[in-house]
Amino acid sequence: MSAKSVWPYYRTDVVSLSPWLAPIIWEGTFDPALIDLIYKQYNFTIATTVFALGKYTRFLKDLLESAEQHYFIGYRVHYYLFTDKPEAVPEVKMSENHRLTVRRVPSLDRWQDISMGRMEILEKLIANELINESDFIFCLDVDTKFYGHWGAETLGRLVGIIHPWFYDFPRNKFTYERRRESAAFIPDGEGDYYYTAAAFGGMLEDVYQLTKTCRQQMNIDRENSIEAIWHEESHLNKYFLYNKPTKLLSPEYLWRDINIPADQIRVVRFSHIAKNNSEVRSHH
Ligand SMILES: CC(=O)N[C@H]1[C@@H](OP(=O)(O)OP(=O)(O)OC[C@H]2O[C@@H](n3ccc(=O)[nH]c3=O)[C@H](O)[C@@H]2O)O[C@H](CO)[C@H](O)[C@@H]1O
Ligand SMILES: [Mn+2]
Repeated sequence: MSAKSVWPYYRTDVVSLSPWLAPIIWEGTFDPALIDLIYKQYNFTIATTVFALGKYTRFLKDLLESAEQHYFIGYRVHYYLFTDKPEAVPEVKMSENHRLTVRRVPSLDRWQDISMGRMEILEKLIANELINESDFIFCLDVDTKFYGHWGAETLGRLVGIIHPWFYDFPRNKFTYERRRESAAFIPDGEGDYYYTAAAFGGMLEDVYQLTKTCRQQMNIDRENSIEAIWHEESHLNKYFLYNKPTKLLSPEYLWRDINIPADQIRVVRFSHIAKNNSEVRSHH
């Protein structure tokens, strides 16, 4: 390891440490070659889940093809793809050590139920299958695409991504659930960051607890006939408030749209794609 590895990997225009000393990963704060040197030897497997139901199968080709250019290249990756239309899953050539498993899941009428229902499916997947085969897991929205490197610098026990709309907003602007009646309620004056639910991850045990808790809290809400303002994202934010992520990823790891620039974003690694919600979602 050369001195080059140590210097000058820091930035003064962004905060790269949370108040509880979890690193916040920004381009220019780490050396990817050094990270590979450290992590490659462990031969970790990274399970990666994607849901594509209804019209959302149209996003799969771009997401998977771009992932095969940028996502954990040279590491073991096992994609789990959940869909109600297995026949609509495109053929995408996997790089070495990457493989894909397709699972059929029932269709659901409301897009909110599809989005929230992911937590329970992930909880079961981790408990029943992944415990003996993977080390880490990332759970990704499908209306997304990779544009840059996403590698082992993202690995940690519990990994949250700062939401691309709120990273430079004060806490009182965060769209936490503010109704006491919901299990996702966060009082004014509390909260650290606003995290996206479109991507999160970590070690299996930790993500298992997260998915289980969010599923339980959403069940409590359902019994009380209330649905949190941003669905599972509200519950995820509540979870991360009381179970702090050990690593945070900057919005480079989930940007809002590749065509929107921002001073602090030197690299867009992964981004939501522009979509017409009313056209692509079912109407219920
Ligand atoms: C950037 C961000 O904060 N994104 C959040 C926002 O997402 P979005 O507005 O991006 O929600 P979305 O439409 O992408 O739905 C979330 C995910 O559910 C799946 N899906 C949804 C509908 C459908 O018909 N078929 C299907 O497969 C698919 O994997 C999709 O990526 O709000 C959602 C629910 O409030 C989630 O919290 C998302 O993480
Ligand atoms: Mn999305």
